[in-house]
Parts: sequence; C-alpha cells; structure tokens
Amino acid sequence: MNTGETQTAPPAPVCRAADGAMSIRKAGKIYDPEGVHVEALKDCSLEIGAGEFVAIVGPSGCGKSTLLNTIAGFDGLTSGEILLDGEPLATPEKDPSPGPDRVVVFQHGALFPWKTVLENVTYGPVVQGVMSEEEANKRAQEMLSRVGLNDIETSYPGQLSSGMQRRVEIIRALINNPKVLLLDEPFRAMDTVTKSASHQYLLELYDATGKTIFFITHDLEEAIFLADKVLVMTTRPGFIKKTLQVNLPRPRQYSMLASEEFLSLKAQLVEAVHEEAVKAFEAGEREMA
Ligand SMILES: Nc1ncnc2c1ncn2[C@@H]1O[C@H](COP(=O)(O)OP(=O)(O)OP(=O)(O)O)[C@@H](O)[C@H]1O
Repeated sequence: MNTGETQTAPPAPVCRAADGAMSIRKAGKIYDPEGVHVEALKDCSLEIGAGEFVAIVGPSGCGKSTLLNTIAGFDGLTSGEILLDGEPLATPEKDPSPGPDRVVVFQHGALFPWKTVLENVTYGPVVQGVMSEEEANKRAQEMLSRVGLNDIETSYPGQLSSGMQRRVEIIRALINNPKVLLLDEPFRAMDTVTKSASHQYLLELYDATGKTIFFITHDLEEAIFLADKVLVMTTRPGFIKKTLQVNLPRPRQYSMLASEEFLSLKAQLVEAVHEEAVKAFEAGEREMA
C-alpha cells in the first residue's frame, strides 16, 4: 500500500570477503640491534575474522607497527605464530616475506611522484601480469570514480591534496585484490574535514569490498567509528589487553557519534588507553632515572 510517505531504502548489506582470516598466537618480537634488547611484543594473541574491520590502539611505542610489520612480512617474529586463512604467515623459523595478499598504506605517502594517478594505480597488477593494461585502466577508473577521483587520472601526486593522495593509495592497494588491507595511521596528519571525508571513502570501499582491515590509530573516535572491533594494546611489551566489540550498524553514519552505544564505547576505550598511557609514562620516567 502506498501511504504517500517517503520510504527510506534499507541499508545495503555489507558483503564480507570469504578469506583474510588471521590468527595471531602468542606472537613475540624482540629487537636486538647491537645487543640492545627491546621486547616489543610478548604473548600477543588475537583473532580476526574474514572481512572483519579491526582497529588497534595503544600508547606510543607499545608495538602496534611491529605487529603490522610482521603481518605485512617486513619483519619476522621471535616467538609465536601468525596464520592467514590457516596457513603460517610468520613464525620464528620463517623468513619474513611480503606478498600481494597483504598490502600496506602508511601515514606518509608512497606514490611514485613521477607517475600519473592512473599509472600509479595500475602499476602493480600490470607489472605482476595479473591484468592487461587495458583491464587495469578500466578497473582503476571504476575504483577511482567510486571515491570521487574520476577526473584526476592524469594528475601527478604532487598536484593532489593529502586526502586525495591517501585515497589513491588505498585504491592502489585494493586493485591488487589483497586478502588483508593494513593501514598504519593513514589519516593521522589530516585536518578534521579531510579526515572525516577520508573516513567516508574508506567505509564506502570497505562496504563494497568486505576486505579484512587492520587499522592502527591513536584516534579513539576514529577507531570506534570505523571498526567492528577495537583492540587495546598494553604498554611495551605489547599484547592485547582489551577487546571492544562495536555493534553500531553499517553503513556507519556520523549521527552515530552521538549515540549512547558510541559514547559508552568511547568511555571504556578512554579508560583502558589512559591506564596504559600512564604505565608507559611511568616506565619512561624509570628508564630516565
Ligand atoms: N628496528 C627496531 N630496532 C629496535 N627497536 C625497535 C625497532 N622498531 C621498533 N622498535 C622499538 O620497539 C617498540 C615498539 O615500536 P613500534 O613502532 O611497534 O610501536 P608503536 O606502538 O607503533 O608506536 P607509535 O604509536 O609511536 O607509532 C618501541 O620501543 C620501538 O622503539
């Protein structure tokens, strides 16, 4: 029956990738450059479901990037293991090896400055022989237009704002169809407006691809707004101290920032991170004394 009222379309279901599940079991990492023993991770365990968006927070120096680097294959573990879809990805016996199934976007841009946006995005799949240049161009154009970047294909990175550059990098990562997207504080240095636009584009891409996302941040509101699960790491040596499940529906809306659920999660997160920050500060004071 047509009541004459405006009907709101139900939110689009979020597809989740069928792969990209990770098990991190008692992961340990000791850096020992020239005999300086730094225990960055100790017995760090967590489970990430296929297609889950996980944010990780914790005091500076607690081991967040170390964990990301071991997942990415940039560095090895000294104990424990990391499995990707049940297959060993990192163990103390295994040489670290990056792969196209895990792609990383950092805070500081890593686009080739001498290549256009289109050339940057298509470089990976073309060089790896995964797509022809024509296929890669078509796919890149579709993906760029999804994040409002359809008219900058021939621009160079230096001509783009930081927000646009980060969007291009995320598209460049996703065109490789990875199992896991690893993001190390990608929006850290951005102003509030650019940051909120970047959240919107990332969420749109997540809702469209359902890729597993591992997202490091210091911004607690950002963590809750984006993720399905927020993990709090202890001060070094880092392990997971607390897991907060975020049950806000998707697609996420900015109005949710004022919801009871959001505010309650934020209060819990602030308390957990504050405790660890105080410990990190005190440990620093002891080291200085
Ligand atoms: N290559 C390295 N050699 C020696 N120590 C290292 C190395 N990389 C990191 N560390 C140390 O390991 C600890 C964890 O560093 P990591 O960068 O993982 O922390 P983080 O939580 O990502 O910090 P931040 O939030 O400040 O980026 C720190 O004490 C750091 O100084």
